[in-house]
Amino acid sequence: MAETQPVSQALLRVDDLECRYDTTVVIRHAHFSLNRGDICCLLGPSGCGKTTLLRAIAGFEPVANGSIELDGERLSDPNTLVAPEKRQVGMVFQDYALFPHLSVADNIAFGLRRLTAGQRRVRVDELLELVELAHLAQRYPHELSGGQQQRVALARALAPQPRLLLLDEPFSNLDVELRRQLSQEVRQILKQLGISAIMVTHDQQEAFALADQVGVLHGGHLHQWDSPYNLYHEPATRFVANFVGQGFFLPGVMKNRETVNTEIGEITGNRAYSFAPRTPVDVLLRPDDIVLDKSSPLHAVVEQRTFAGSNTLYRLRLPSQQVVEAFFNSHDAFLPGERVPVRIQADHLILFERRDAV
Ligand SMILES: Nc1ncnc2c1ncn2[C@@H]1O[C@H](COP(=O)(O)OP(=O)(O)OP(=O)(O)O)[C@@H](O)[C@H]1O
Repeated sequence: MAETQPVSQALLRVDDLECRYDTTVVIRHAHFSLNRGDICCLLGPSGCGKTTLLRAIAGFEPVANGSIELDGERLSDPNTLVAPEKRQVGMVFQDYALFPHLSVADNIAFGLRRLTAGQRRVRVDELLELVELAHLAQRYPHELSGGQQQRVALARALAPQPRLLLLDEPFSNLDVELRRQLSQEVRQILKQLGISAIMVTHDQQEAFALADQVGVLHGGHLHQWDSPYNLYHEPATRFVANFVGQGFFLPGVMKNRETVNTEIGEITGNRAYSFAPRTPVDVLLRPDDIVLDKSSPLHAVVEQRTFAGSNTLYRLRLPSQQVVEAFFNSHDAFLPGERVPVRIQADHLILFERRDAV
């Protein structure tokens, strides 16, 4: 995992963090920092430790090793556990966790008890406007849709002006379309306010759409902390390569530091690897690395096609029987069984030594 942010801009610093339940280690050696104003997603399969890491940052879980610092203040280490309510960290939960007996306005006002009644009213009105719920201020949670409830939960968490906002799978109870729309709205609101946030999700598209940085977790290890672009094009581990975006591995053998011999010829990328010549490797091929080229001697057979609007995703069988996937413009329509001329156009050549399969 590479640290990509300059020290001066970091708001949150998580250093060599370890979390356990009894003797079972569920987060190990987690290390990352979050810049002021950035939104990050913790992404990973079920049980990988996302919620545990989020709860440790919120102060609900003690840490066995390492430290968490916010704005230079030590919040957690094996001898320190600043209480959640003293961290100035807001939290939005999957099930919204609204108070059923309080109106929308009173839910939002809940964390503002230190303000005078007048100040509270002004702040609640600001937030109602921000999340576009002013017309529903006197309703109760059960009188709202799921999306509206989640907007109230967001407003309630933002009301006390937290230094950092944590969101635990906030859209998972919503249908796909609403999820997409609300995640964009939340991004806009957070960016407008300059709020730094960490969101847990297992949905890669959601992470890519929302986050400036994404941390990919697997089995308690933070495999990579990086921009969505780099996760897709420069995955640090085989797990990240598999988990983030579609892709296939094509077996090959190193020819020299930049070039691999494969069954479909030599592939040369724009970066050098230190593997010795003849080392067996797997080349990561994304669907956009395979292009149509009428002049190419390489032909693949169409196995399956999935129309996806402007693109069609093709599953192709290479002469060696290796299967890959490619996106072609949906105007180039091919039928299953048809032979198509293709060429590999992989500028970012991503290789993994074959023995290090996860
Ligand atoms: N209170 C607990 N006591 C013991 N083990 C726990 C506890 N909470 C979580 N775990 C275990 O810790 C590991 C990480 O759990 P965690 O909830 O952090 O994963 P997650 O990535 O958020 O999963 P999901 O996406 O399914 O919510 C899992 O193996 C889980 O079974």
